[in-house]
Amino acid sequence: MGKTAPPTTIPIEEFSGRFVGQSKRVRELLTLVARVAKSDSTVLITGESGTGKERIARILHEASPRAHAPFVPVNCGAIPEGLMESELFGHEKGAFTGAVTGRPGRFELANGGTIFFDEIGELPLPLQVKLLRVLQEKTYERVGGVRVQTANVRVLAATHRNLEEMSREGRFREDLFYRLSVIPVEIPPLRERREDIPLLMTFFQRRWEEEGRGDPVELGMDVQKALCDYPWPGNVRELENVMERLHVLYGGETVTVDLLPEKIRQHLSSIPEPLPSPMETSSDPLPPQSDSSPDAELPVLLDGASASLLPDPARLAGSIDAESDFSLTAFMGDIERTLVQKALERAGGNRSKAAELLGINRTTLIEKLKRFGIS
Ligand SMILES: Nc1ncnc2c1ncn2[C@@H]1O[C@H](COP(=O)(O)OP(=O)(O)OP(=O)(O)O)[C@@H](O)[C@H]1O
Repeated sequence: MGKTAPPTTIPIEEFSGRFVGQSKRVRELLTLVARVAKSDSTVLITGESGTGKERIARILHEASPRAHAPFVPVNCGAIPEGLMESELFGHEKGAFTGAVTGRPGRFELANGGTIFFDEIGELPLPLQVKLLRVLQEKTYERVGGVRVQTANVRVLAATHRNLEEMSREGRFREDLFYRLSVIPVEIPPLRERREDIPLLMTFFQRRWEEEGRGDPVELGMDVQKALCDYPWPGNVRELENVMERLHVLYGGETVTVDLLPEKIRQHLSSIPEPLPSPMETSSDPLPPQSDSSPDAELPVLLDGASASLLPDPARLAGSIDAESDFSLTAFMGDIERTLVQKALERAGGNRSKAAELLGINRTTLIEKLKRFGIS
């Protein structure tokens, strides 16, 4: 009696171990993925570069009834246009100069499984027509061949581009776009799910250790905060690379802020410390100069003879126009730096006096000077 092979699909509970994240957005994403995995529908995965589109595609395959068969990725941006057709559909012997033997294409290799078109927005228009035909008719021919082959594959696609906009501009076929996006799955950028950053950091630390690559790094609170505050334009891939770099350089040690990559330190120095609320500043004289007081960290608006140090808010607002960079963080950082510089000038380079003018203690001022690179 022939036994059927047990399904090798991954149980739904394991999804969170494969796609790290506990934020609401990730939980919603994984719930959708769990539902979609069971179907045979075409899925279009969208998201910025490095958000985990390919990872989600693999999970979709591994949790599907096709998990026992191959998962075949096709990077549409990496295959030269002239070779694409034979890469996808294969070719017969003698189909073109150099085709000394016949060769199966990726559709054939994926038979029974899943084919994943990464960067589908890069697929040349003539190939888009051919892919549409496969999706509609489930058939294709090898290049130079006459025999019609049946495509028994599930199609997944991913892109960081806006395909709808591309189809409006005539750069992507609208009919293919609709055919691909039967089920759209969007992966949010890391900066919109910051709660996942600490989990990912721990995940990469554990993985380093589990792979026997050495002792993991320890991350101090200030380093963890800096990594959580950073906007991660390269998303999880960038975080993964930073963690690898820290492990290679400082495995087993405690990483301090000064050891973080330049980009992250630069971002950190552009974050202004919180300003006091008007209630705190309206009538109070200079704050106590004690390091232990949290208020000692806050710049205090100056009164009387020192008031001219402060930029006039109306004048500042007037200098902002439609072309301006509206980043509040960068703007506040600029103001803080200017104030510090002016205070130092006013105090004739005397740091204690400048600190007093700014209403912060001397140690805080010295930290700020270092951060802003003011000598
Ligand atoms: N949630 C996650 N948990 C664990 N690792 C992740 C997660 N998301 C992404 N990664 C890892 O980050 C890296 C980038 O992910 P992936 O290649 O899937 O991104 P992508 O969106 O397909 O990128 P691109 O658009 O540049 O092709 C991979 O090494 C992947 O394993």
